[in-house]
Amino acid sequence: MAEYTNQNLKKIWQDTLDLIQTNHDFDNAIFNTWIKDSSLYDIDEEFAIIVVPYKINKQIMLENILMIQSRLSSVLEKDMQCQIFLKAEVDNLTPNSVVKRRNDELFENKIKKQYNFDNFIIGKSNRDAQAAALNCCYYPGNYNPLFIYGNSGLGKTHLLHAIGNYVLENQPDKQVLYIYSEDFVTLLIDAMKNKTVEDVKERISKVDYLLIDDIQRLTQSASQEIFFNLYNKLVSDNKQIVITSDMHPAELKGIENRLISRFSSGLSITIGSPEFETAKAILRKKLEGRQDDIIIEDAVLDYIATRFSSDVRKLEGTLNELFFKAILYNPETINLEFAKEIFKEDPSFSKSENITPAKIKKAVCDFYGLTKHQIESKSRTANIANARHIAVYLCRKHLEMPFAKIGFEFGNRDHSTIMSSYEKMVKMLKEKESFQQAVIKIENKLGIH
Ligand SMILES: Nc1ncnc2c1ncn2[C@@H]1O[C@H](COP(=O)(O)OP(=O)(O)OP(=O)(O)O)[C@@H](O)[C@H]1O
Repeated sequence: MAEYTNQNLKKIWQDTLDLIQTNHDFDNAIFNTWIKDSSLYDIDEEFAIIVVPYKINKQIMLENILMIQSRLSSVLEKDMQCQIFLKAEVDNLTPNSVVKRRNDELFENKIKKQYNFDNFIIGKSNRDAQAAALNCCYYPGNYNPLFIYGNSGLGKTHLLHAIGNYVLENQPDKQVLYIYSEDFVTLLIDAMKNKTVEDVKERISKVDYLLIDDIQRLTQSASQEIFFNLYNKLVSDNKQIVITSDMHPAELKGIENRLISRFSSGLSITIGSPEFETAKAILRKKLEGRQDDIIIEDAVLDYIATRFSSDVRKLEGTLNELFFKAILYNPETINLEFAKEIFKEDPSFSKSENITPAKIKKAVCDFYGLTKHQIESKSRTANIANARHIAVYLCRKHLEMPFAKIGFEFGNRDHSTIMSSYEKMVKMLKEKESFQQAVIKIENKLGIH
């Protein structure tokens, strides 16, 4: 490695830091407190080792690693990958052992305890994926690979960790390797450089469960070649491979056909966006883990679940933001008024501001092929009555209208009739999937996620 002198390294890093500062990649306070004290320990053709004094520096730098890599790459005018180490970690190491240590780190247990089957909320959107994940804990190798795909933030990584935790808890003698595809590429590039590919292959071929996250990132061709061999070996030894991706195997770009055809030969299961009740249950679950004793009203959970059920990560982020603001502004409880005030600038929330009872009635009528007159009438024909229940439900859910006011919109019905109509729909939504689907579709039509 050491073809650069200390002087060179200092200059390169100073230029990189200057570039980061000129581009305002961090605000000044963060830069001065957490970034400035880093140094460049060593570099070679494609890897750079950056050293920082404390864990917090490391964490912040890791969160911004892509930007840091790109700044260093600009200074050196070639693509670089960075590794961040604590000063204490490198003090006793030679550069070669730093490389080895980096490899070792990839084999360390990366299963996150906080993601398990117990705290994975099951709903229609993810039931199959959860069942398949649990199944491979009991019957490894039955479906190989298990390929879980779906949009970002819907629980694929959560399920991988849940498999890892379940296996390690119930069969502690089993070896489980969770690996993020990009780290896998780094590991293999490194191994190729250090002529340790055979070692790495041997270590991986010993695992009982190989859990590969975000396979769409395995686009480096030499890595695919090695992975292909490893894959065949693990499958022939009846080891379980679980893969996640943001798309179906057949739609993967930049992955060789022979891999795609193997990925398709196991069990491919999609994971979808949680429906309203599941989204709300996830929010409740996330609340259980919180230490703060701030009370949040149920209506606020409805409010968040309605708007963000297409991405669980966003659901969580919204909840975190609310709690953070509650600590700042100290309201007695987090109620709808407080939440609305906090999110008034957020475009995802303001969408529902344009919704009116008339728009809801029109969307429901369009969906069921009814007229406005029919939905407002006293008719008890099932089709019309159900459509009316849904419209009432949506008025209450999205516009928080008092029952009496909704009654006015539906042929001057009284408060108690509307209340029972609303409750009927809440019950039917729990029991009947067809209604859940209808509500989702009508909400989509209204521009609500
Ligand atoms: N059904 C669920 N129950 C509880 N938490 C969930 C559920 N689905 C997702 N989450 C939570 O949502 C967050 C994002 O999930 P995760 O990281 O697993 O998404 P992902 O599908 O792997 O996304 P990406 O493709 O971006 O990596 C995590 O905190 C996870 O715990």
